Amino acid sequence: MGSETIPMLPIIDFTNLKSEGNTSEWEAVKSQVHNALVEYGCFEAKFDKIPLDLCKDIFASLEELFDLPLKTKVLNVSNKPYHGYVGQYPMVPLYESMGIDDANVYDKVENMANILWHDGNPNFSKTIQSYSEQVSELDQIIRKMILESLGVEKYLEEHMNSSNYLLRVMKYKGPQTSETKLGLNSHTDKNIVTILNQNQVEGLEVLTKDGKWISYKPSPNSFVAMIGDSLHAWSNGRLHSPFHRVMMSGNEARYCIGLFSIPKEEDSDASKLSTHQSYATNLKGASFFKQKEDA
Ligand SMILES: O=C(O)CCC(=O)C(=O)O
Ligand SMILES: [Fe+2]
Repeated sequence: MGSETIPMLPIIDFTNLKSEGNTSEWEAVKSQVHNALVEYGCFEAKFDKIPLDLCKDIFASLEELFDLPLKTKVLNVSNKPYHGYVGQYPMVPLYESMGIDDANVYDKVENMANILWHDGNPNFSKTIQSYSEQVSELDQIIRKMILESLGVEKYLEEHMNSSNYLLRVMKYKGPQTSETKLGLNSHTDKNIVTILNQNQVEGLEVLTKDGKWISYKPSPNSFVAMIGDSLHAWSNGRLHSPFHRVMMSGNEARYCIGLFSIPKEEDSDASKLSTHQSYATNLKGASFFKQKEDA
């Protein structure tokens, strides 16, 4: 009788990366990134550049935001589907989320805070903006490594200048049962790269190419970096864009924060649909986008 190995996401350590380009450390990490993205489309990044206080503050800010009354949260509207408030869907009753466009720019976050709180909320705005700015550094390191490993680094500047950041914050209520309940449908992301960070409550699962669900175990200084369909297409399919979902059990709420790099073309239909079209369709229940069998 053989013991079955539990599949895990590759873990890549960015904590010792002091300089960019041409060092043996950079090259070693770059090759791990490339291999992980070809095989899994996703990896766990160890990244310790976010100060501990900011890590605590960000989850306190998320709680403060989701504790607002529903009639206030729905004021966060956007002309792009799923960039505003999303929630109260019968298919995923545990889930709600809020989008903040250009969250690395203070004024943009402040505009949103002014809508949700009478006198604004400078603490909230500062926390969201500085978190987004610091995590965008990890996104930029990863995207530089990707372009270098595909041999197209000459397009790096153009590539970076043609993307924006959307921050989405998410809350999944605990289902108050030991039975596992769906938190978020299986989907692929539509954007370029997604960087997720979460509290201690597990739930994220990523599908491997051979059809096994990997459960992600969160730990301090850990982020999940994931390829979206835009980069999958841009790399001519070399980089995998994995299906993933959230499964919840127990009493505790799961808070998660995702920084999504998205293509810039502001007015094109593609950009309007770019980020969350797949589970948008799922949430509406109209059709199940490339649904995977639940394992
Ligand atoms: O909550 C998570 O960990 C995943 C969220 C997600 O997949 C998304 O927002 O696209
Ligand atoms: Fe996703």
